[in-house]
Amino acid sequence: MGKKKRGQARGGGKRAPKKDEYRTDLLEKSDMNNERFAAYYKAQNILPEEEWESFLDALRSPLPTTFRVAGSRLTAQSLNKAIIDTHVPMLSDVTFEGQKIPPPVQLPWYPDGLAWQFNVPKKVLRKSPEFKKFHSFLVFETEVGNVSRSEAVSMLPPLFLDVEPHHRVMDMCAAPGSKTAQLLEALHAQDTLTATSIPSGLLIANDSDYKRTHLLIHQSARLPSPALMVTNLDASNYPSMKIPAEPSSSGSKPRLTPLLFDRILCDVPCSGDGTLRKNLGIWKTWQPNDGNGLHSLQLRILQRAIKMLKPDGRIVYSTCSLNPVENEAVVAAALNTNPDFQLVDVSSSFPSLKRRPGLIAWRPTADKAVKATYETHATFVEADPSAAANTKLTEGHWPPSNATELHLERCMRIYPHLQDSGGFFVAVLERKPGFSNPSKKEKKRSAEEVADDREPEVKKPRLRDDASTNASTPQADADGDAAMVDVDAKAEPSEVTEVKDGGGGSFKEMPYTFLSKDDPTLTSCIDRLHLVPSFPSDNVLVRNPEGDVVRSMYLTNSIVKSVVQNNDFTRIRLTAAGTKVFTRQEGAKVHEKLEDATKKEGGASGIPGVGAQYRILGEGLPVVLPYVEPSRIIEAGMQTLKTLVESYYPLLDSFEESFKIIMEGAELGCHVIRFPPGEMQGASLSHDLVLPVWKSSASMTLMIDKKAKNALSLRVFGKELPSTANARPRKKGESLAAVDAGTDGAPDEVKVEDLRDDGVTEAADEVKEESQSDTEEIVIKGL
Ligand SMILES: C[S@@+](CC[C@H](N)C(=O)[O-])C[C@H]1O[C@@H](n2cnc3c(N)ncnc32)[C@H](O)[C@@H]1O
Repeated sequence: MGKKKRGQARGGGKRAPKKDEYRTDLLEKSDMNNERFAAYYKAQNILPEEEWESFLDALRSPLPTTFRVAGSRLTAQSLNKAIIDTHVPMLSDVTFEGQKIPPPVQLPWYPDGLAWQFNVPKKVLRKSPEFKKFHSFLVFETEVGNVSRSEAVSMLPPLFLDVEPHHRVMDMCAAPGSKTAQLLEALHAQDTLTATSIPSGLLIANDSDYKRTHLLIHQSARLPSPALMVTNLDASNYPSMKIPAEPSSSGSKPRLTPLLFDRILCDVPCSGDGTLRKNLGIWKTWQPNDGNGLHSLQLRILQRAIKMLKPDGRIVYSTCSLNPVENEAVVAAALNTNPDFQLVDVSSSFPSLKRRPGLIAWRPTADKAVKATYETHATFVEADPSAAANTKLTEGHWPPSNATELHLERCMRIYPHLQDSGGFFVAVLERKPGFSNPSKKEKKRSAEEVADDREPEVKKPRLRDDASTNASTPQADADGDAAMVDVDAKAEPSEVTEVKDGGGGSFKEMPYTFLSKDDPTLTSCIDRLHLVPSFPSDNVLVRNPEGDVVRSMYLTNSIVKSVVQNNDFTRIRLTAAGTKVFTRQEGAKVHEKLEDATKKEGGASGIPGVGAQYRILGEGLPVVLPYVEPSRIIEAGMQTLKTLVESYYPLLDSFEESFKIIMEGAELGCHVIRFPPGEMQGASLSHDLVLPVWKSSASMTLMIDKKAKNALSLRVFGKELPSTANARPRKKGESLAAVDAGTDGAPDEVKVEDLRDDGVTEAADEVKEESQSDTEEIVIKGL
């Protein structure tokens, strides 16, 4: 591995060592030592002397696995119940090689008991049948987004942000997105088991690293949201966006006002020494300049957040570093330049979380070997003028003289030995009372200040700090959770035309064009899919300048639409908005038939796409479901579900008679099937499950991808799908029925080029307008 440049951030800087490069079992405990680290943190007096050894011991022990049951609250609770009722009892009596293995336990501080922890060697996960089964369950549920594996401490910042569905939320440094997912879940607190709500709030998830924004998009596809936007900008210089002010009573066109946020998360790039238990490479490389070099970028990001906050808003500043230069020093400097802000005392929130107060005093150094540390900037300059002249250390790296008045003790420090976790830092900032409820006049003034304050980004973010993000890899290496993110990073940047300008590059994203609600393709799609008139067809967009429905349609909520329409996104790099809900179903044979039928019905319009068939995407179904005409939702039983899950293209003849009769009479194309709770030969479905299918003339296809199918099979039927169940690869030009039936069968089967899994590829010309998220996963909302 090359040398790490000082000041380079975890999560955005050079690639962090992959776990296997520093495997715990290959690194002796005696190698987990770094004299500079010990000298520095002893000088900072972060812990009483008597705790030092247990702190180091914890840092040298493997980190427990933690996971969070994700998704909307109702879904989460039902899945959690399955863990409590089925998995924990199964794992409670496991002995491996003579040793009793403890079952998973709930993290006591996480709301509703939805976060879990277990500490089991890999060998046990591989060899104990009970743990192996539990591990498979976790893997599948993670793949479909019902479980999110992330470091325990990394789950904290969103909790302290306290997001509600109407909030406008900004996640300044969001990739790879574990906290974004939590924020989205909070915005979607009103989702039901089968349907996604459309919150009135908004979440902008931003990251300056382009590739990492695609990880973020991929991750958040697991909780599809019309309220999500993803931007790719330098957070320290985030542009001021505009939205229309409240409509005036005179009925005149509303003036534009800056978009301010109720909640802002600054989970900034940091040196990451709180992740030592997982990123063992840090033992070798750690030195104090890692943090010194990041201070100024971290401060600029926090300062920018302060400018974009609503008067009564809240900011959470967090790092996975223990270094006060990246933590208390940043917070103190921001408070001193914004005297209307204060640290919020959150010591009584989440009372079972063990934490220590923020530091009031610390002693920075520019000396790599940590031979000396200094109480004040002045003593540093005096003791070592040449070092002082040659470093970027500023007075702001040191504690300010008013550290006590700033109540820096209200910051939270989490140390690994307190509750067997990683190390972390969290601070919660709000305006002081009196500033949080300004008069109308003050509000207007502060809004104007914000408006004047920044010009929108034009170019690719170029950062002035060494800590900037020039990562060439989208590998998740950011913080605790990051390294555990197990996603395919092949997000398709297909809506982007890259124009290299030689000076850092600039990008042109495909425009976001909202369709008129009378757009003939949209209305024909809505008709064919049998959506009710209340479907928010005002908020449907496509990704091309002409507003042609070439392939996919996305749904946003009203505030996202307003932001998109009132800002210049040829200048502000927006990489995603809303969620994809409909896609054109390719398959010439079907199209010809349908277009013929449309013509016969007098529906031929000559408009591209009007005769075409659209389907509701698996990932979009929970969003669209509340608008599907209830009488069009077909009910089916467990046996039908089993047939659909076990085979890719079951022939209609293979279904139960009652279902077969209904489907034979149904039109070709997309249908929505509801499976009510039920039991069948040991299989059990405890909640409604609603899934999209595609009906061809002779067969049906469940329109969810292989991972979702596997998770579903494991959850409902208690078994993984054998790989043979997933259909053999189709030969070029071969019909799906032929693949499924093993014959050269029905010539009029739909081709599902756009199923996009198991080697089924996209037609090249379709890729151009392909998705913001490269996945078509359904978040299965039932059990
Ligand atoms: C600690 S990680 C964030 C982890 C993320 N919040 C999560 O929970 O998955 C820091 C992120 O900051 C990004 N970053 C670095 N410099 C930035 C900047 N100037 N503006 C915005 N993002 C930046 C990095 O690309 C990295 O993804």
